[in-house]
Amino acid sequence: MKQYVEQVVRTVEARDPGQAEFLQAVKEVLYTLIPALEAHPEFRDNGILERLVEPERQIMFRVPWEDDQGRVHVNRGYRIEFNSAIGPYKGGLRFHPSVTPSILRFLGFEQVFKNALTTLPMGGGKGGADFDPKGKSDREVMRFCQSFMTELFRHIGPDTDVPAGDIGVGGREIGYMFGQYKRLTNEFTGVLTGKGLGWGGSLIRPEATGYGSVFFAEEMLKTRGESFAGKTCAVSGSGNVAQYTVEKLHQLGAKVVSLSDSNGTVYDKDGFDEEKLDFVKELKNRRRGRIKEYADKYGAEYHGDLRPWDIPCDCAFPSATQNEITAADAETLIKNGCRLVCEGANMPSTPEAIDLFLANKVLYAPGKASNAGGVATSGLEMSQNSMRLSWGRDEVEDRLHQIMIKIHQTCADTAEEYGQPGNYMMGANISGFIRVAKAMLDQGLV
Ligand SMILES: NC(=O)C1=CN([C@@H]2O[C@H](COP(=O)(O)OP(=O)(O)OC[C@H]3O[C@@H](n4cnc5c(N)ncnc54)[C@H](OP(=O)(O)O)[C@@H]3O)[C@@H](O)[C@H]2O)C=CC1
Ligand SMILES: O=C(O)CCC(=O)C(=O)O
Repeated sequence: MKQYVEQVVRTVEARDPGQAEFLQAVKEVLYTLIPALEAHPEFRDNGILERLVEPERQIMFRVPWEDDQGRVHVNRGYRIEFNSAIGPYKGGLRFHPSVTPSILRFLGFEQVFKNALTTLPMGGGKGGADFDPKGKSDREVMRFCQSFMTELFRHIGPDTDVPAGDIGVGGREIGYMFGQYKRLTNEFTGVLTGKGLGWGGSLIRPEATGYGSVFFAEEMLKTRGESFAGKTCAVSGSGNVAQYTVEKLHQLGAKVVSLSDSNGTVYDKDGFDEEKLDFVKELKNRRRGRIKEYADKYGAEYHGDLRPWDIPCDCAFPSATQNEITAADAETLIKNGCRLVCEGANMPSTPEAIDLFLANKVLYAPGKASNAGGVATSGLEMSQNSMRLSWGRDEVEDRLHQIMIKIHQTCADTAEEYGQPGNYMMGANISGFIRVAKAMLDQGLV
């Protein structure tokens, strides 16, 4: 079976040369599936892997827009509709200058398994543009979003493909895109998630990825008879996922000592409390400033060259971007006594870092399991939109919590069943894969 997997990996390498992130994600998943493929030879016989690594559809388009000075700019927009075996394509949109087909294909590929783990009926997709919202006025962002949606609208729909936010796409951008979709189609539908609460959004969706990640980590700690009370945690990023990771960790009695952005890291030895976190939310979500301002206001340390992983911690929550924990970072974390790494971001640990975590018995949660709370709550937003009603805050948070407990249990049980207890990466990959593969088999050669 290893040879079969190697052959599929070689096909991807040959077909998509230079797509390093996509290849990294494919290898990480495929090699852990070998025991499941041995138990289910029908998957190989029906070319499931060959079909899984090829997106069902990829859309690439021009996004022209005008800045406040009347100058014309052209960005490139994408939507990768990866797999619809278990539901409409579902996954976020990323606006960041680093966006390439490789990045979006790795994200779309991961999303397929993540969405399967939620047990909700959602296929996987991802999209975005190489547009940089930083430093742009609200009007410029609005014109960009309207232009982006002017092409994207014909490819999406509440039963076809339901995008949401990701890096650089939050409530503001979803609002502008939703407005343009409505204008073009004359329909008010749940075509996007992460909508504003006053117009179809779900309570707890903004909090969901961060809260969900902490709920997953809490379950991992319980397997060792531990809780967050008194634990020191390092968090990277300072956007949506990071903010609500800090909020839930603080509620559960942990001390969070770091946040970061692409310019540097803040180290607050006293920890972030509610008031400090409110400042971060205002700074990042409204004023769209740099995290350094936090250090200036609260007298915390700020270092352009320090990484959150250099700070001694019990638990680490990478919540910024892919490949932000290298092998050297993993070594530092382990040396400093870190016993849990829970990925809020997608693929933040390099393969070498993951190997080190597993070899050193660090509790390691792969993003596709631990950050699935965001898309799961998007699924709950879709349900509420279909039913034309809104659930209360406690109801949505409780559903999210239950989903995360279940994902944890599924990953743990599957890892044990396939002979590697405690290997959540293997458990997540196999259980997500089996759900998708079975649906693909049922639906014939499509
Ligand atoms: N939002 C969601 O619901 C979900 C998000 N995720 C994943 O979580 C991660 C964070 O997303 P989210 O919080 O929504 O995004 P945001 O745009 O809200 O925040 C991203 C944060 O990460 C930092 N960052 C981004 N790119 C880099 C980089 N190349 N190097 C260093 N720092 C960087 C940003 O800093 P700066 O401002 O300087 O760019 C910012 O602090 C991503 O990996 C995303 O795919 C996963 C599941 C769901
Ligand atoms: O809420 C969603 O649809 C997608 C969230 C997302 O982009 C992710 O899980 O990486």
